[in-house]
Amino acid sequence: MEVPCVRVAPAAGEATRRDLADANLIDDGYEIAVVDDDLYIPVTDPDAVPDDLEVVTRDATERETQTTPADLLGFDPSYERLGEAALIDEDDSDRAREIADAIVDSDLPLETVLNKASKVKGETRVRDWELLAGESTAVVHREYGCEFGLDLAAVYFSPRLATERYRVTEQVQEDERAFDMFAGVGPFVVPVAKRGAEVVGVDINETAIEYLRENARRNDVDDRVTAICDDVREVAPDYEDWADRLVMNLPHSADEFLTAAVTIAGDDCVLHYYDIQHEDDPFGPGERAIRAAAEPDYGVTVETKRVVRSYAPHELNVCLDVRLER
Ligand SMILES: C[S@@+](CC[C@H](N)C(=O)[O-])C[C@H]1O[C@@H](n2cnc3c(N)ncnc32)[C@H](O)[C@@H]1O
Repeated sequence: MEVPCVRVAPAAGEATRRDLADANLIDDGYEIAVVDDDLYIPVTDPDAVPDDLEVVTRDATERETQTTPADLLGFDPSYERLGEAALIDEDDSDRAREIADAIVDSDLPLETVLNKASKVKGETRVRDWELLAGESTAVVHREYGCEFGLDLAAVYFSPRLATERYRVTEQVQEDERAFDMFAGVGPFVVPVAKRGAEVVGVDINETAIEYLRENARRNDVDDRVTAICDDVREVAPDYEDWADRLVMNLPHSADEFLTAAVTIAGDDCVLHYYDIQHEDDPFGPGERAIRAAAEPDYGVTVETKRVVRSYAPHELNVCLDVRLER
């Protein structure tokens, strides 16, 4: 049967599938297929597919009926997939238990169900999780052709930023020097190193840095990655004038680290600055803070202002791509 499908490279498949699933656009009646190095994801409404994705029509195979959590529950539960785990966010413990049982009893390849038990908190931005099914909070997650081991109980990680990380990674040139000031388990560091860059990743969380080292080895880029466990403000003087690219993904308090960022920036450096601000002026506070820290030593050009996702009612998670030149 001829159906509309999004065509993507397999490396971008999982993140694209997740974005389409979030937008409720995947046509579950048909199989996702790989043909001649392209991945085809059947979609319900081609007009609603974002413009940067290609839609083609192809003969797709009807899917054998699988039992989904919705079939078992009678309603469609909301969950995110991270490796072999389903992440849910339910306050009502009976409902959480019911959803966890349905996920495990369905035909989905998900053995672990974790319920969010707190907000992200403290310096390391780790949240508490309630283990409702499975043995462990440790998972292996695949994203745009990279593989990441991580333990959600010990490190920060969000699969929702996959598309954003891909956008940044795509800008990286071979032989660049990139510095991730808040590296976590390496979801920026590893793909950036895969592009041929030399990368330094710093994090104050020792477990995150252990995973970052493991993930660099797992993806065969450990020869281009230096992982440092410390407060990045202590590390900055050792990398004075070093970076062609800086990643600052510590929304809420990145402004406190701009002096360190300016120390690390080379003569021509692109800064990816993540922020969470009110929707009335989502980019202004970040731009003003960057100018205050960098000018007049550096010329400051804001090259891109991008809304990454909505974070809370009236609050946006945004990114400013800023060129610092002197
Ligand atoms: C929002 S997470 C981002 C992690 C990673 N970049 C990602 O996208 O998954 C912020 C990270 O910054 C680290 N961090 C917080 N304060 C820090 C500091 N002063 N120096 C270095 N890392 C810090 C935390 O431990 C956490 O892993």
